[in-house]
Amino acid sequence: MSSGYCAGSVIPIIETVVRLSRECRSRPRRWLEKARAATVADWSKSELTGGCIRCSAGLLKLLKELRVEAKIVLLPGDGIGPEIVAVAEKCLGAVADQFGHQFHLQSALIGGIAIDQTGTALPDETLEVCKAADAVLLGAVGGPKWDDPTASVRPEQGLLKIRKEMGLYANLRPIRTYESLLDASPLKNEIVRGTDILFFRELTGGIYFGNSGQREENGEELVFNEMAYRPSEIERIVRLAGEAARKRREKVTSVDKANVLEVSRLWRRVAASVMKEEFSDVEYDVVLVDAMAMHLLSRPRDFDVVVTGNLFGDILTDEASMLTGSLGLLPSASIGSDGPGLYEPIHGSAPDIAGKGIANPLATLLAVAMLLRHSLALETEATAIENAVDGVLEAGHRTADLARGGPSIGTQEMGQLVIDALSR
Ligand SMILES: NC(=O)C1=CN([C@@H]2O[C@H](COP(=O)(O)OP(=O)(O)OC[C@H]3O[C@@H](n4cnc5c(N)ncnc54)[C@H](O)[C@@H]3O)[C@@H](O)[C@H]2O)C=CC1
Ligand SMILES: CC(C)CC(=O)C(=O)O
Ligand SMILES: [Mg+2]
Repeated sequence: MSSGYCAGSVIPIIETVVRLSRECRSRPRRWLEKARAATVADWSKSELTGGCIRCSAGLLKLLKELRVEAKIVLLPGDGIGPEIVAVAEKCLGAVADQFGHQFHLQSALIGGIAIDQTGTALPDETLEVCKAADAVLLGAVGGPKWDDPTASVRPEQGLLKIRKEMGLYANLRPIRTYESLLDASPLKNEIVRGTDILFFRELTGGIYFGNSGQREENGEELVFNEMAYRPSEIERIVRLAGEAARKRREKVTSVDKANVLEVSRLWRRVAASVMKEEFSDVEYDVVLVDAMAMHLLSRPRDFDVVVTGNLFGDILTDEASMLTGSLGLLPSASIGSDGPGLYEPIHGSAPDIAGKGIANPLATLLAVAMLLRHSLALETEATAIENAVDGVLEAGHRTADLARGGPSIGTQEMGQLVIDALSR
């Protein structure tokens, strides 16, 4: 880095790098990347004034070209999981080759396959390697083989546990329609065109994590699941939603069921307070979840950032997938305050098409793009994947879920087209 550059330019960079390397001691593989992002940002804010223009420009270029070394854990899981993660693995390899990065990929067990091999849906070893990684990519878990309602262990428990144990409280689910796919949606073009919503689904609280149990009452079995939230759990996700809205169209919609549920009244009170006190510049409204299910299909363009609880977010985003044309198109990022993020398509293991080689791999490839952007700060690489997906769809290639009975291609073929488009 030093040769040919004057000290005035080099010193601020070295200082930034050293400071960040100290701050990031717990995550040694990330510090250089953080240093790069911070220094580039500092520079663009003209905070580093010591360097001459030639050296500053040269060093900035150098920093942008730094190679990244990262450890990524792959959790293929069940059903179509292994098929779509195989495509993602190939794509990560292509990105590494093209941009000169080194991604150390390691696979681990989760879900039904983990139950079969170890008796538990999330082996300790899996959790350990995931916590030690820079990022995690998941396929999907579950399937009829493990669906016995009396079973004591279920694949889905593995997913809930990894989210909780890794502190991944925010699930970002972008819903964006593609001009080339408007006809794939069962809704009218004029309704879905231009939809661009970012859901923030709370991921480690609510009814999926509340107390549950059963008892006998009046001679009859009674089973319950409790939906509970603490103010702190609501505050942090609403804060993330507010911050995201500032970088988008500056609007947050909070979705609840406050006309019926006590827990939703807490949600509404806390969300309103965070928005008023910290984001008074951002437009804010609230919608009841049942009405939201309808508004999403009648006026989706009116929404920018939507923040909601675990259960409502799960259901509304599967519904919203129909705006884009297929569940097979939607990626997600699960993030916490610190540590690695977990990236996955929003769909499940699709047992009805598993093993047929026809699953749409685009949601998973777009999840790879989110991984590169959010966990590795590789914006250019993330955008390259998103542009490649756009290009392949614009060229008319369709997997069966998007083909509406017309000609279609398989999982691997679709994946390869995206990978080929990356280098163009
Ligand atoms: N994150 C996860 O691992 C999730 C797991 N599940 C589990 O998945 C299993 C199946 O659940 P379902 O209710 O059937 O939901 P699902 O999301 O697996 O499938 C719903 C429908 O969408 C289709 N589909 C889903 N992904 C697709 C893709 N990439 N390409 C083409 N078509 C696709 C399926 O073929 C099916 O017709 C269950 O065991 C469930 O618990 C469900 C949701 C999330
Ligand atoms: C535990 C999962 C199966 C819940 C779900 O459907 C999801 O996260 O999308
Ligand atoms: Mg779901």
